Amino acid sequence: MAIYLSPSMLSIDFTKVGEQLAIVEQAGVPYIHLDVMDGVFVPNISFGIPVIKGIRKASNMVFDAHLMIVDPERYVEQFRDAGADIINFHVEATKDPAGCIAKIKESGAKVGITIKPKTPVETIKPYLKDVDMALVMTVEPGFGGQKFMADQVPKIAQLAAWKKEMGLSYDIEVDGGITLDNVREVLDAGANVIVAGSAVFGKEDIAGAAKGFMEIFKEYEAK
Ligand SMILES: O=C(CO)[C@@H](O)[C@H](O)COP(=O)(O)O
Repeated sequence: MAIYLSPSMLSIDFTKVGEQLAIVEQAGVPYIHLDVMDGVFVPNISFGIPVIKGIRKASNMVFDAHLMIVDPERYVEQFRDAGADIINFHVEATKDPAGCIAKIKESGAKVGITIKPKTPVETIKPYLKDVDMALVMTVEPGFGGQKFMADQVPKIAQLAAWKKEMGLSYDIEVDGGITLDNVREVLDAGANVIVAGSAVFGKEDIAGAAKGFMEIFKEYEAK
């Protein structure tokens, strides 16, 4: 199974966005994770549609948008038009997850459904047949650089088991506190899209850090 690195732009140096995006893209990183925060769903505000539209011109990476906003269905078309290839929404953020999935599909983007640490994984089971990705948060969403919550790993294993049982093919993405030291734990459980913010953009050698993850992925892909 192919495994993808999705560095989180939350940890990028915003005085050097174009430069640092080019560094990861040239290192062969396939995705960029775009953490959109509204100050309501999470206690932080990051960036939104105009920033994504701007960087779209500077990058051919897959834009993996993670909407940490309430009622995400309101903005699906704008994020798609800005250049999002994957739109992840939080199941906790909408009264109508099925409607939100339909809207994202209609926009032509891939659909991701996301759960916070306190949300049981069973909450998203009814929607798995309709999504391209399930995203497990391994920190409370809102900030980069937090400590990995190892107690969330069984959710990844459960999603991997359901995927097999139901004959589905959704990606399993993991986000929060991932480092070179703990990434094997989530890969062993069945994750195949790995978000890393401070462990990539927070490092002096950004390309080297990204390559460090991708070397580990190669081991798993060869298994
Ligand atoms: O969505 C979030 C935080 O809400 C994440 O994408 C983090 O920004 C990842 O950063 P690290 O934990 O890897 O530093």
